[in-house]
Amino acid sequence: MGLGPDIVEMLARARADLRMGVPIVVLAEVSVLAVAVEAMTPERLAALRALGAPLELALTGWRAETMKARVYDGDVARIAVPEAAALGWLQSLADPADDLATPMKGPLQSLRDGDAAAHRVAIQLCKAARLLPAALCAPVPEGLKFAVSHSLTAIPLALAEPLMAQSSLLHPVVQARLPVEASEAGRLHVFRPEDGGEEHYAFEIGRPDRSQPVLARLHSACFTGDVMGSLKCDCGPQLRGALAQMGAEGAGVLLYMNQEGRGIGLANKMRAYALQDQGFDTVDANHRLGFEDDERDFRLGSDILKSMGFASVRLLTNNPAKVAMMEASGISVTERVPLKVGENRFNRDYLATKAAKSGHLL
Ligand SMILES: Nc1nc2c(ncn2[C@@H]2O[C@H](COP(=O)(O)OP(=O)(O)OP(=O)(O)O)[C@@H](O)[C@H]2O)c(=O)[nH]1
Ligand SMILES: [Zn+2]
Repeated sequence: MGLGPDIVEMLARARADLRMGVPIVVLAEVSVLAVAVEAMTPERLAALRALGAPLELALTGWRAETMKARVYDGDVARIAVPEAAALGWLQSLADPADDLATPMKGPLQSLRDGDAAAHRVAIQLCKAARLLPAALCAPVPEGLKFAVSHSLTAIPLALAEPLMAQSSLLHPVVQARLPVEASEAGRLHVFRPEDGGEEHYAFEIGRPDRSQPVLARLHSACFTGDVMGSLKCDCGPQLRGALAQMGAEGAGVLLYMNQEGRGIGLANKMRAYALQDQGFDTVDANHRLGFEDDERDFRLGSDILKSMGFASVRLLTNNPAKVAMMEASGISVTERVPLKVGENRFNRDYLATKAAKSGHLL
């Protein structure tokens, strides 16, 4: 590796840029300048306009369908941005907060010609930056020259595309003894991804025999449930229930994955909660925001288990997708151990929706 950043490091920079509202350039046959709508300022919009190129708003298929716009590029739509459009118009297309109050944002003209691959990468990077998946884009001739002259991060499309579908490699950083209420024989292991993303944790209880299936839980971060004691989900009781069972058996491993809000981040999860207060269920709220119903990468969990020396698990979950993904990524699931705790009048509909729409077992 040379002194400069490689493509994985460039992608980490691009995510940071997007969060700051700084444009990036995706280098392709027609290179595309992209800026996250959520982080864009009026000054940046004015600077983009001054380029004189036609502006396009890249949205996911889910969000575009919600807005009744045509989707010509599979999972991505490119909406023509009228010359007089203000930042508020772009924001209202990106963010569904006021959809019900102002349902008519169109007519929206979806673009059909040309390639949407660069726009797709821009949207994926917005998601990875935990922003709303919406990018304002403009074609730029001589993309690399343009990027260099404006000190912008330039991402070659052909190098970025294959990485978007891969999980990052994780490396163990440190582990230390951590006695907890559920067990005095706890150890916390910290894992750091190579791509500059979130760290994930493994909490090991006792000294589980690596040659036997270990009692395991693949838990996704839920600040509201795990920390605040939210009654809107079952995460807190599941977390404590799993630890208690491992403590009682004297062995187990709880993977704590920092994939808040099924991988959309806390800010977007709160947007989803605001939509749920308007009457949408947990799945429809994700779609209306432009996300898949579940954006998590469960492979990271099996990678951690493998690196700790585990090959098979008794998995504490009600989610068959977790079982399937473990198996597909090389960890054998000898038993699914149900984890049904914490139902209350606030989360009853949420749990019923997960059973009806996401395949969770009741
Ligand atoms: N987007 C979104 N995420 C939510 C909502 N409610 C809870 N979550 C997140 O959903 C995830 C739940 O994670 P888990 O409990 O590990 O997974 P699960 O798919 O429910 O499966 P099991 O609990 O193993 O049965 C956490 O990341 C929560 O932050 C919601 O309404 N919208
Ligand atoms: Zn939760």
